Amino acid sequence: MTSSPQHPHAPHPPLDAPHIEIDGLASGYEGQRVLDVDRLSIRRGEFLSVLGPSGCGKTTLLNSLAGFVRPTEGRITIDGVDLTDVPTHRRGLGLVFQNYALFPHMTVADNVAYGLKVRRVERAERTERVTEALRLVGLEQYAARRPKQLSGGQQQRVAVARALATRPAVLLLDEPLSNLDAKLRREMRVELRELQQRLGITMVFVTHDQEEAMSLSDRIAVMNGGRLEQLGTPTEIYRTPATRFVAEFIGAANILDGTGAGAADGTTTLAVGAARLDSGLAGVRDGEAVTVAVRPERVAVLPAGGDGDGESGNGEAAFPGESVRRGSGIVGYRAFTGEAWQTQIVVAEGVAINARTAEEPPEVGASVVFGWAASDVIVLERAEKVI
Ligand SMILES: Nc1ncnc2c1ncn2[C@@H]1O[C@H](COP(=O)(O)OP(=O)(O)OP(=O)(O)O)[C@@H](O)[C@H]1O
Repeated sequence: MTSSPQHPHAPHPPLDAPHIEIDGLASGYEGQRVLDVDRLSIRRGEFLSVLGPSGCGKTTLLNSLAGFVRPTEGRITIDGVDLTDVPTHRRGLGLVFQNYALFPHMTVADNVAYGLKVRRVERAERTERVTEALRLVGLEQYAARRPKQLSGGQQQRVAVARALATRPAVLLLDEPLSNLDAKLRREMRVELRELQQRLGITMVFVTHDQEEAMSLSDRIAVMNGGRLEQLGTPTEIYRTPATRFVAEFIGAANILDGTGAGAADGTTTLAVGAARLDSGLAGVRDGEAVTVAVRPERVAVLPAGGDGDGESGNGEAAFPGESVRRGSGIVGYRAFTGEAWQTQIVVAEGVAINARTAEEPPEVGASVVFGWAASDVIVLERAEKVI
């Protein structure tokens, strides 16, 4: 009753076919529920990252898939086969964990062969598969070395080769790059992604690093407090975060909790603390509570004055593109980070807007106007408030 493992050189299967399905899954430890996932369908050949802060249940989800943790409710299927009573080694999975240590006394080849020996794959086939797996990760010439004679990145590739040698249909990876330095991590990301695409293998990749998830994934499952907060492509998650948590966890965001306070030029003025901002939203009723987010890189900053408020009309600086003036303030802080300028604009006491711009902003203390396009406004919550 196992799903048939996929050969590494099999042609790419259709991307949208469901491969792994999770339904009403609850898992926990010692009677305490730490995971509660209603539904998660992972497509065949997909690179899915499971992303969330420490303790949100990522590893528990992966361990439930692997069979190390037995769910208390719900079910997981691979290719329609219910895994409830299928032991780990029959699930057609490859596993690569952060601390999935290699055996130090064995050669690289023996490490890669280990899982095959356990599965009683006969010698000739074993040799062929080890060579193939080492070739896939570019380490054929290191077969006779011992792990300590390899760099951290090479050791991690051996761990990947060991997992691939069993020709799994699904590869589960739990923070596999977190022991590597930043440069190596970036290189390994590219390698992993290429390998995954070449083999057409389904990968479930656990990370707490949003940049890693964004750069690797077909889709990201964002988790919070044991629940699935949002499932979507990197662009969907970034551009249309479903919740405040997702907006704050993925990238930076100006989150404005406001209430409708009149309208001008078709867009609603929001009272945000002591500040009044032209929100860019239409039709918010007076007193209606709304929470919106605007990404700092969508905020344009111009010096106030000259033409009055930075809008064109007399040949002076105008907001770029579709941006229009939303409010004014004083530069409270600015810093050059190498790629961009970060500017904090103090709008009123306790209310600030953060901008990230390529152009140098005015000095600290200067009066500025800021703007964004109506399409840059992300509505996170909008509830009628009785007035
Ligand atoms: N073996 C265990 N026994 C009891 N509680 C556990 C066990 N493993 C994890 N937990 C708890 O379950 C919750 C989820 O843990 P899990 O390891 O799945 O989170 P995570 O998102 O992978 O975190 P991290 O990024 O820190 O690895 C946490 O509150 C954790 O303390």
